[in-house]
Amino acid sequence: MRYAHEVGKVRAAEQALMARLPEGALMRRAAAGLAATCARLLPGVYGARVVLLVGGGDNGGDALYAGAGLARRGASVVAVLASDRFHREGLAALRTAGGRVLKAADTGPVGAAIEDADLVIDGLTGIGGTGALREPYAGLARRTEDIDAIVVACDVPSGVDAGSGRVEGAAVRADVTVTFGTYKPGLLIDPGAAHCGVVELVDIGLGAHLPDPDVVAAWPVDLRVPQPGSESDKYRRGVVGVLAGSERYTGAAVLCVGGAVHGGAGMVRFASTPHPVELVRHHWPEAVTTVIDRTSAALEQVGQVQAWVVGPGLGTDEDAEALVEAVLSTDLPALVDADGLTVLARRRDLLRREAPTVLTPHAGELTRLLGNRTPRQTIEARRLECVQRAAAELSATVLLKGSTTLIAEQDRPVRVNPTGTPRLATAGTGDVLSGLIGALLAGGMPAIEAATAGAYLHGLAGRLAAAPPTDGPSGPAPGREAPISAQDVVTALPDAFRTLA
Ligand SMILES: NC(=O)C1=CN([C@@H]2O[C@H](COP(=O)(O)OP(=O)(O)OC[C@H]3O[C@@H](n4cnc5c(N)ncnc54)[C@H](O)[C@@H]3O)[C@@H](O)[C@H]2O)[C@@H](O)CC1
Ligand SMILES: Nc1ncnc2c1ncn2[C@@H]1O[C@H](COP(=O)(O)OP(=O)(O)O)[C@@H](O)[C@H]1O
Ligand SMILES: [K+]
Repeated sequence: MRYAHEVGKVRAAEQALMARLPEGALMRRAAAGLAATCARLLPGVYGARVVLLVGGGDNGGDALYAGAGLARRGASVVAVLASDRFHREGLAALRTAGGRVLKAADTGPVGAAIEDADLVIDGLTGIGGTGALREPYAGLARRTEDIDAIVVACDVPSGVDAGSGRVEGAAVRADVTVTFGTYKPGLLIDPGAAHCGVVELVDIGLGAHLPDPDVVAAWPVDLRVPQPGSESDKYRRGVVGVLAGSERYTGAAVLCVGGAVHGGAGMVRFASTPHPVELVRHHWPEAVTTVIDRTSAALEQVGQVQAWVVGPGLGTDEDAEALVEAVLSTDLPALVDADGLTVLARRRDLLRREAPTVLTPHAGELTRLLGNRTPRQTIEARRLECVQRAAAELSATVLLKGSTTLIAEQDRPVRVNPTGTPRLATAGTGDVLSGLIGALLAGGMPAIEAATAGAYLHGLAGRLAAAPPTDGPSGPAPGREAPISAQDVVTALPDAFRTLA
């Protein structure tokens, strides 16, 4: 399981552990782990050309000690000092082991050393990095782009904000990130996550000093989607009611019902105006459909359900508002998406309810929900902070879509979805997700579990649809993926579910 702690908690745990250890012992543990990974990545350590990019803090100290370890095993190691400050004992250890030292200002020799290197250790900044990298750090980070060497980031790729994953300027793109004690949120959340390559966690003994995690990556073994048994019938498996589509927007309804039909509910009840109902009946004969007039009394015409999905393609007029209000006035779990969220942005009073509420905004919708005080770009850059704030302010389970979907509920660790592909960034895939999560809610899953499992399965279905069949679920090379449609995601859902069996 991958879990992450806020930077302040990592520092507190390090302090508590360091107080019980001899001076410098913790850094040497970290450096030994880093050196061991580098040694494994190299075809041979003896004679290998290794460059250390060394910042002024303890991240640089780790790199220097790791470099000293590799130099003792016969590697040719060059440290590039980015600052007049540096870790003195670390540098002394490197010199004793036969390492050489350059200053960042020696641009010619530094450039040549990086170009010729077999492996570069990025020790510019770790959890102490703040804001965009300044010079000469930024220039050194840029020098690692498009080189032949393996790039190994120490603790965090420099330029990535460890606490949030924010990247404000130049940042190292690592092949491997060796992180210490626990993951940091920025290693799990884009854009930071996309800079990490493969992340290796080195145990430095922090475990006993760490509190509960702040961020947890969804893990397939923990996703307990409802399984039918011999006693199951369609009602006991859960009935999901979908209120979606309008005379103007019909596709959203078809896709949302598609997600619900493949989400494992015993039955999908769909209600809307005549045109979307006709199309849904055509595409999904399994759904039980009702033509409603869009008033608050409409829900009684639909029949019994165990959970509601409201919003995709609904429109944002007064009728749509009446439907959202009617759903949120029930004591059933409810998911609000798309146009439903636009309605909610002007009727946040509707969120005052006891039953579970799941909101599935993308960054633009979340801007509106938060009263237009936080611009879309800020939400995209500070996804973790914004989804946590939204869950607290809106008293709901909030699933923030985009590159690394996050799911937050107040006083719970934020869930990070590890599946998905940028190929999902195509119209209609969000509608599939809301239908899918609605079906899981109707099956009795708690809101945060339904949202987490839904995001995982949806992302996996996207990958399965986009990837060549031989690549399997866990990692097609992005360049080998094909464009997909939202309907392809629906079609791939059964295969995604089968991976959990
Ligand atoms: N505290 C501990 O006991 C341990 C810390 N460890 C290492 O120590 C790191 C944290 O060390 P520090 O707290 O010294 O912080 P860092 O070394 O991560 O960063 C601080 C240094 O980076 C510079 N800096 C920060 N932001 C910058 C920017 N935007 N542009 C240019 N320079 C910038 C600062 O001036 C300072 O010199 C961890 O990430 C980890 O690698 C490990 O050795 C494990 C044990
Ligand atoms: N860059 C990206 N990488 C991965 N997934 C993405 C990316 N951009 C969007 N997605 C996913 O694609 C889906 C798009 O949903 P949404 O924005 O609601 O589209 P629509 O409203 O057209 O259905 C979401 O599941 C979202 O998480
Ligand atoms: K680093």
